[in-house]
Amino acid sequence: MQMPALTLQDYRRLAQERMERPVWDFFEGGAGEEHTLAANERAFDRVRLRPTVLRPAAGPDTTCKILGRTWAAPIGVAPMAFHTLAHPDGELATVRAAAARGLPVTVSTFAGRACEELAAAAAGAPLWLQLYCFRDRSVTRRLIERAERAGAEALVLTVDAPRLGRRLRDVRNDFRLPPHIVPANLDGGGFSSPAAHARAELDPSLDWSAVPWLRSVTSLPVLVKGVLTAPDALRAVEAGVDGIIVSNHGGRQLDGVPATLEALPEIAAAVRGACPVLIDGGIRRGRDVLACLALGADAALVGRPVLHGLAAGGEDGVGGVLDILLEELQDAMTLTGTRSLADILPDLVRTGEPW
Ligand SMILES: Cc1cc2nc3c(=O)[nH]c(=O)nc-3n(C[C@H](O)[C@H](O)[C@H](O)COP(=O)(O)O)c2cc1C
Ligand SMILES: CCCCC(=O)C(=O)O
Repeated sequence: MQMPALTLQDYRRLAQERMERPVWDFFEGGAGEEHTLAANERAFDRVRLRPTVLRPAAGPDTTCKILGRTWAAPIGVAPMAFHTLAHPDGELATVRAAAARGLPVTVSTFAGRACEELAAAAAGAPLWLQLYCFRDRSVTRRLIERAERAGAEALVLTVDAPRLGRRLRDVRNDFRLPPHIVPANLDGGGFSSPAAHARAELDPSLDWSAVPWLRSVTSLPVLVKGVLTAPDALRAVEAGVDGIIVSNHGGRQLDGVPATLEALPEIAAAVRGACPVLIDGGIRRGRDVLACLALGADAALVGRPVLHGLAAGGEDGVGGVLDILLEELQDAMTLTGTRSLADILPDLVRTGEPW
């Protein structure tokens, strides 16, 4: 009998056994030498939690409020292209699993399932749409209109991708999508090489005027994803964004940028509560979420582990991954004497040598 998966690392192994090498490399890989990719996870190995004892916190309250909506925990699913590569149900399974747990999903511009069916599956849980801006803005505008009509609640503009990073695994594998894997919410073709498609179609001249442009075409809240410094966070606040996602795209864009957990404190200090600050990159345990919140984030998004769950077992696999994170978060809160997220203060964390 196979042992049950108890950690996200267990799900990672299960997924790797099931996936073909080029697809695995597309999911797992990063840019360049993958230093930033590795640093994202390693940053959490430097975290030392400082418990407060004899402050009973059993059954801690993990709920949080983001953009006026209550999440069951400060955990969401980061936008990732083509969940259908991991499992035929694709984003439908992901959204069902997350929504059943009261957690939000940000759907990628390159989602493999239609946003209408995803919104129906979300059944009231928050669903956000991630945006790439195309050279042809009417493509982006049509996508926004479609998602807005379907019930998307916020737009996440990815700002770290004027071009796609140099992902050497994909170059070596000459990675192509199988013909049946296509973005369900975009028209046209030419999608088989994500790198070539991005180079041809995404707008490399995107600048801060994108935010007022988005405001002119939608009334949805706008977040920017991919901010790594305090000055850019301040520019984002000045541009009037509704939220900032501290992200290095899971180490897939520029190798050599810092781990997101390292970038977080300066950004949180600069933003000073002007808008929600979210983070993604390397979150693999419930206690990692606690560390993000202690260092100034309002919530944390999880990327690759969700694809691992999906590959390992569809909706049940994603549910398994999210349940582990939720249980580990509750465990860490109880054992640090953290009754609710309001108890999570910077003093909860010190930095030490990597384990
Ligand atoms: C396979 C894959 C596809 C991704 N696709 C997108 C995307 O379409 N849009 C986007 O903004 N970010 C995309 N990302 C980046 C994630 O949103 C997120 O920043 C990153 O994966 C978080 O790090 P983690 O995987 O270490 O949790 C993708 C990441 C992966 C692994
Ligand atoms: C054109 C697909 C881009 C997806 C993406 O953002 C990623 O793979 O990181």
